[in-house]
Amino acid sequence: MPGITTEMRKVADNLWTKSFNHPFIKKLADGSLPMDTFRYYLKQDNYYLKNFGELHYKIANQVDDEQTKRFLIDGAQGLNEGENEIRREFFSKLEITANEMKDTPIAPNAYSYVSHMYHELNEGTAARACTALLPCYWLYNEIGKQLIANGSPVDLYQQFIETYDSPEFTDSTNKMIEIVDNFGANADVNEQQEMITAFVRSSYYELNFWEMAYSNESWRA
Ligand SMILES: Cc1ncc(CN)c(N)n1
Repeated sequence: MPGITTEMRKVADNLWTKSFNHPFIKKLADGSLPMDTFRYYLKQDNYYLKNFGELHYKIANQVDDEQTKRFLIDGAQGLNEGENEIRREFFSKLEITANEMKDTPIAPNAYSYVSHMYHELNEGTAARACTALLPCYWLYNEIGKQLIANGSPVDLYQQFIETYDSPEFTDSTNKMIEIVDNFGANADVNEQQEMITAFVRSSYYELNFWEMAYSNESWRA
């Protein structure tokens, strides 16, 4: 019997298709994405990834299953050695300094996405919080797999694509899908619905993360 993630993926399909076709992704692939737009994305994503890593530890503290706990802790450490390491390289190449970071306000969508993930943990459950993290793995893995066929003519963008198509990232994605399926199998109908909602909301914020960078979103009206 298919797990709850099959249903989640189906319910969020429209949002995912819009992510696949977002101009940020299309232009990343053909190399025409302005580097300033990518820079903006990286700075906001730094805030996102920092909280995403911390959430792994916080959720790990709330789960009993030893394997899930281990995956979440290893995932946070792997994030630091993998994705974050590549980001440090990007920061250095694009001369994004600590001062520039300090002076960069967190944009509305990045703020809302992170707040949503904390909400799912603090006001919800470990199952809902894990589900809120899942699109971060799964959507990027699907994008990486789609884009790797043709790659990007811009080195930095190509490196970005390769990160999310890597065997390590694919393994982590599959493991996270398994974890959420296990949570779903042990949840009652109400909790299952809350999990699906958490997944759809994260998928919405993922789509709007591209838009946020593409439109240079700010708090100004
Ligand atoms: C917003 C966001 N979502 C997902 C990922 C992939 N870990 C990311 N770096 N940033």
